[in-house]
Amino acid sequence: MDLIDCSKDGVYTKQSNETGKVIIVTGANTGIGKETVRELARRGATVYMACRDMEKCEKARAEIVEETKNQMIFSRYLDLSSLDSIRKFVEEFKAEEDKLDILINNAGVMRGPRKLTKEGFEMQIGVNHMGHFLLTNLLLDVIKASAPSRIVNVSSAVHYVGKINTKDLNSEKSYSEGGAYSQSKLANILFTRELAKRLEGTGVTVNALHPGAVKTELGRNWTAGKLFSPLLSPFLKTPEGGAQTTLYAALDPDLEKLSGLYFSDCRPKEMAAAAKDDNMARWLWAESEKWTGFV
Ligand SMILES: NC(=O)C1=CN([C@@H]2O[C@H](COP(=O)(O)OP(=O)(O)OC[C@H]3O[C@@H](n4cnc5c(N)ncnc54)[C@H](OP(=O)(O)O)[C@@H]3O)[C@@H](O)[C@H]2O)C=CC1
Ligand SMILES: CC1=C(/C=C/C(C)=C/C=C/C(C)=C/C=O)C(C)(C)CCC1
Repeated sequence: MDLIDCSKDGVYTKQSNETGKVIIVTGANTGIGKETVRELARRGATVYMACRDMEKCEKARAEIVEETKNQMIFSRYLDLSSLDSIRKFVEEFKAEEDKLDILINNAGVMRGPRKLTKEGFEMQIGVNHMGHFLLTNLLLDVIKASAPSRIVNVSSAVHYVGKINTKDLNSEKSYSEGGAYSQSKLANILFTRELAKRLEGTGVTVNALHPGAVKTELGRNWTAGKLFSPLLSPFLKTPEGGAQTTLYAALDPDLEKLSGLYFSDCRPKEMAAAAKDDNMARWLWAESEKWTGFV
């Protein structure tokens, strides 16, 4: 395996032509998602940008098409805080395409006062985990039919401090904005590992990653983050730098058969012990089926 280091300003350097590949990126209108789409567009892929704000999505799409001259970039409505919206997105996608080579579950929300999704899920576990759980499962038939294919889950290093609160997954008894975020990012990896097991032998891989600490809009609801942002800023990656580990997970030929792993700075990295808890992964899967109605 050729080792790439994309810490600091390093980039995923392996060149490739992705013409003909169909890729979905969630949360594609800004930040890491937008830069991921930009590079995939440069490499010729057909990319569906899944966004909840169509004005921002269309603006980002137009900019990327203008820059890359790739016309196969599409903006589509997806609100991960609504199960109906997820089902509708998948229905419409399947009417347009009969294959999906790469699904990139990138969208995310961080911190802020407790808010609820349409179905009453706490927003961070709801969007970051439950929404992507349903989206992925609804798309699995086309992903399997497109094997070799990949699923990439954008998690975070905060999963190292994350705990799954089995007694109060929805933060109803007590809510901590940081705790709910790190719980959702640990959930991303538990989901990755359980799904990897279920996909053994199908030719579909699923991996999770930490993009680095990146200067994006993610901190918009984070009061302390905003306060200290001038101090933090020099240590943060650019959104382009933040997209590199996602590109590595999505494209690197060396990863063709590797599944259930966690990456950081374009390399495999040891995940937290809590992320390797198989019983918890099964519990979370069963709970997610109940919450989303997907069995
Ligand atoms: N930035 C960082 O330092 C780190 C980021 N991450 C992870 O990286 C991923 C990308 O975040 P980043 O680019 O930094 O953050 P941004 O806030 O810049 O982008 C997040 C994207 O998710 C979208 N989104 C939020 N809620 C929903 C929803 N209900 N339905 C559909 N899309 C939604 C946003 O849309 P809109 O613009 O409309 O709000 C936006 O496009 C996240 O999963 C995050 O947890 C992990 C570790 C560190
Ligand atoms: C620089 C900067 C910000 C900081 C964002 C940061 C520091 C985000 C870090 C997120 C992490 C580490 C997430 C982990 O999962 C703000 C607040 C948006 C305001 C504008 C400038």
